[in-house]
Amino acid sequence: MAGLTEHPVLGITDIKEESNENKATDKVVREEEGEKEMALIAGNSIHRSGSRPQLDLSGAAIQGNFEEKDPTILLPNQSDDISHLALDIGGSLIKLVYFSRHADRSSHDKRKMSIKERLGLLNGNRRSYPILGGRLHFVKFETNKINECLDFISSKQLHRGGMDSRSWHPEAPANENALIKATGGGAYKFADLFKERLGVSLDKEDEMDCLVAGANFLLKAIRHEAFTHIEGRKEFVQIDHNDLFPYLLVNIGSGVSMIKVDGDGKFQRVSGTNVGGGTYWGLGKLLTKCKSFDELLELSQRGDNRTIDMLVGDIYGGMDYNKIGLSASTIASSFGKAISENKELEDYRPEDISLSLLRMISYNIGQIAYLNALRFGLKRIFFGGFFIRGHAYTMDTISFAVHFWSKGDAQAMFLRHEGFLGALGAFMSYEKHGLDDLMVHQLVERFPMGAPYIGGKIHGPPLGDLNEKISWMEKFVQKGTEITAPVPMAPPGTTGLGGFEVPSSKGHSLRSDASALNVGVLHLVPTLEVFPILADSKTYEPNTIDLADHSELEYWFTVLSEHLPDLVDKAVASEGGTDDAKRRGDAFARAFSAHLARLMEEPTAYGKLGLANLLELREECLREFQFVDAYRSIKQRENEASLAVLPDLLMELDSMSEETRLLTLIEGVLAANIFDWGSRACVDLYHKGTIIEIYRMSRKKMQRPWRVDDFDTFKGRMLGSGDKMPHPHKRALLFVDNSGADIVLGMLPLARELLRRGTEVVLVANSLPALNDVTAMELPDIVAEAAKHCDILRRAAEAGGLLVDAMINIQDGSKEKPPSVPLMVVENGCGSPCIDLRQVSSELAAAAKDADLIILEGMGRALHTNFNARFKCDALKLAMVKNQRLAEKLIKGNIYDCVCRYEPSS
Ligand SMILES: CC(C)(COP(=O)(O)O)[C@@H](O)C(=O)NCCC(=O)O
Ligand SMILES: [Mn+2]
Repeated sequence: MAGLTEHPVLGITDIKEESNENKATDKVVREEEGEKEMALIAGNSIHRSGSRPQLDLSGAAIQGNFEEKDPTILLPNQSDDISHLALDIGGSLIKLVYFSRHADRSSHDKRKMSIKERLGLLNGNRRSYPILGGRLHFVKFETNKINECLDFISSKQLHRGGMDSRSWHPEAPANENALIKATGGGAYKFADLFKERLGVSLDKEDEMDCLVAGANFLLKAIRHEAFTHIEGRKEFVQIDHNDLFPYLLVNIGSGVSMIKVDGDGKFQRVSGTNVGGGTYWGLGKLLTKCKSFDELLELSQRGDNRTIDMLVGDIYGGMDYNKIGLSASTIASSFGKAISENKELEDYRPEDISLSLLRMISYNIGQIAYLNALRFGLKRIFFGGFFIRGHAYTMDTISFAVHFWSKGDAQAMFLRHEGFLGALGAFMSYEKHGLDDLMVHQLVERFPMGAPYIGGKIHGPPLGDLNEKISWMEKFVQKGTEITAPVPMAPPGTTGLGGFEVPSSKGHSLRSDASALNVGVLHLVPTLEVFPILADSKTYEPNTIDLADHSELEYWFTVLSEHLPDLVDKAVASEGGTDDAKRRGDAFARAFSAHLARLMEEPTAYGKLGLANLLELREECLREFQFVDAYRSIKQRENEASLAVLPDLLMELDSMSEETRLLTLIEGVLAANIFDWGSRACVDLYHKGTIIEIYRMSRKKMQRPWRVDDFDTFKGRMLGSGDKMPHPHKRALLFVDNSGADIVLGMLPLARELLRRGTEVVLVANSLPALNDVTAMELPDIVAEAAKHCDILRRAAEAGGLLVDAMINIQDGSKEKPPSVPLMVVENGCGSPCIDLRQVSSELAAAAKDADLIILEGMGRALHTNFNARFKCDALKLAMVKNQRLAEKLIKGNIYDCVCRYEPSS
C-alpha cells in the first residue's frame, strides 16, 4: 500500500473472525458468490420500487412515424397521483408546466417519532395548505402541432387534476369542468378546441403578469437560474434575493417585450420590438426554405455573414473607422452587400443568410434592451423567451451588443428556464399553489435519463416507466445513436471573437432541442432546510474541487467512466443477477454514460457542476433504474465481520489511559475509513485480504503526524490542557460514512467515548443508500447489535429512543446507574456520498440547533465537500484520502494520507 509506513499501533487480541463460522463469509475475494446468494435471499423481502409509482403501460403506443429518431410515446392510461397544469400558448410554441404530487410516503415508525419528539419536531409549524411535496415538469410543443399537446394532456389526465376555478384542492375528485390556467394569445385562439377535445375551459391570465411572476419565482427560488454568456463561456450568477429589483426583463418570443420589474406584481412594459423570434423564423423560412426554427439555427452554425452583410471595411477599403471606434469587421449594414452585388437569392448560401439574420435580430434586441435599461437606470437585463433556446451564438451576440453599447456598464443575463416564464407564471396564478413560499433550499433539480437524449421530445418526463426507459436505451443502441463514453474534451465552445467579428468556431452541430436539455424536473421538498450552524450560509460552497478547471473535469469523468463496469456488476448482483437486473444494469450504464457525455460536451448543461453533483447523479441514475441498494450484501457482510470484533476492541480501549484512548479512537476512525467501495485503489486492495486483515493493516500503518494533523488542539479541547479543565460538549453531530468497519470499529467507538463524557450524540446518516455508505434506516440495528456488548451504548441508545424495536437482553444491574445522555440517529436528507449543507432534512436541522461539535467523516463529506466549510461550533474533519490526485491537490500528500482537521468555533 503506497504511502503508508510500517508502524504497529493496536494489536486487537483474539480476533474472532478466524472462527469457522465467520471464515466462509469474511473473505472479500469470495464476495461475488456470496453476494449472489445473499441477493437471492434478500430479493424476496426487498420492496423494489417503494418510492415510485408503477407505470400503467396498457395501451402504450408510439405516436407518429416509427422510424423517426425520437418518436413520441403516449401512455393513455398512465397518470401520476395528482397533477396540475398551466399553459402558455404562444405563436410558435406551447409551453406546459405541470405539477405531480405523490402521497406522503415518509415513514412514521416508532423510532423516528421518538427522535422527532426529542428534537421538538412533532408540533412544528404545519402549513395551512396541503404540503407541496412533488415535482414540477416542463414540456413544450410546437403550436402548429397542438393536437399532440392535447393528446399529451389527455394521456396524462392533466386536465382532471382536481382544480376548481381558482384554488388548489389536491384531494378533490376528478373534475370534468376544470378550469386550466393559460396565458399567451393561444389561450384565446384555442379556447374552443380545448373545450371540445378535453371538456375544459381555459382560465386566461395576463401575459405580462405571468412573465413577471415566472421570472421572479425562478430568480428567487432556483440557485443557478441566471447566467452570463460571453464568448462561449457560461457563468452562473448568484442573485441576492434582497437586491433583485429593479431589473429589465426582455422576453423574446415571436415579438419582443421589455418590462421594467420593480417587485412582485409591480412592473411596467416599457418597450418592445416587432423584430423578434418570429421575424427570424419567418424571414429565414422565406429566404432559406428551412422547415423549422431549429433547422434554421443549425444552418447559422455554419454560416459566414461577411458574404452578405456590408462591413465597415467594405466601405472604408478594408480599413477601420478609428475615429468613431468601429473596426473594419463591424457590420455597417445587415444584408447591405446584396444591394451592390449582382446576385439572386439562390447565389447566397442559406447558412450565410441565416447567420446574417440571426446577428441582425440579436444585435437589434440587445441594443434596444440596453437603451431601455439606460432610460430607467437599470443595471441588470434578463433575457428570456424561446428565441434564445440555449443557443450559444445568440446569447453571445446579445451579450456583445449590451456590452458594446453600454461600454461594459450593463450586463446581459440569461435564464435556464428561459422559455417557461409565462407558463410558470400562469401556474403561479392558481391560488394557494404554495410556490410563493418555497425557498431555494426546498427545490432539488434532477435530470432524468431522457435529458441527454431526447430533451422535450418524449412528452414530459416519464413517470416511473422503467420498462419504457430501458426500451429507449436499447432502441438507441440498436440505432447506433447512443453516446457510450464521454466525448473528448473540447475547449470551451467559443462562438466567436465577439459579436461584431466573424465567428471563428461556432461549436459543433446544434442539438435539435438544445433548450429543453437544460431543464430538469424540479422536485419540491418542503422539508429541506439550510443547515443552521453554517458560519455563513450565503458564501457557503459545498464543492471543494472546481470542475470549471477542465483538467479536473476530464480526470473525474474518466474515474467515473472506469468505475462503471464494476458498479454495474455490483448493482446487478444486488438484485439477484436476474435477466431483468442485467437489462436494467445495461440501461443504467448507458444512461449514466450519456449524462457524462452530455456534461463533457457542455459542463454547465445542468447548472453549476461540482463533483458532488456528479456523484449524486450516478446514485440518482441507479435509482431511476430501480437499483435500490447496489452494495446491500457487501454492507451486510462487512457489518457482521466488524461487529464480531467490536467487543475486543472496546475492551482494549477501556484498558487505556484517557489520552491514549482518544488518540487510538481517532486513529481508528481514519484507519477504518479505508473501506470505501467508491475508490478504485481501495477496491483493488480488498482482493488482498479479509476485512479484518485490511483493517488491521490500515491501523498498523497509521503514523503521526498525519498529513493534516490538528489532533493536539482537539485533544486540548477534549481533555483540557494545563490548568484548563475540560468541559464536555453538549451535543455532537457525527456525520458517518461507510458501513462495516468504518461505522462499527471507527465512528461508534468514538461516539461511545463522547457519550461516556456526557455529550449527547446524534449519528447523521444518509436517507438513501449511496455506494457502501450506511443509511439512517440501517443504523438502529447496527447500534442494537453493538449495544449487546456495551452498556454505555445500550443505555444511550435506549435514552435516545433507538432501541424501541430491538431485542436486547442484558442483565447488568444498570438500573441503579444515573440516566445516560442520549444516542440518536437522524437522516441527512440525501442519497449521495457527499453532502450539500444548504439542503438537509428538517430532522438534522433541528438536531443541529443545540450542537456544539460537528464531526464530518470520509472523503465525500469532509473532503470533496465541506473541506472549506466553516461552522458556528467546533468542527472536526476526519478522512483518509483514497485517491492520489486528490491527495496531491488538496493536501500536497499521497494516497492513504490522513486528514484530521480541527476548527474550533470562533
Ligand atoms: C466516492 C467517494 C467520495 C467515497 O469516499 P468516502 O466518502 O466513502 O470516504 C470516493 O471513493 C471517491 O472519491 N472515489 C472516486 C475516486 C477514486 O476511485 O479514486
Ligand atoms: Mn462512503
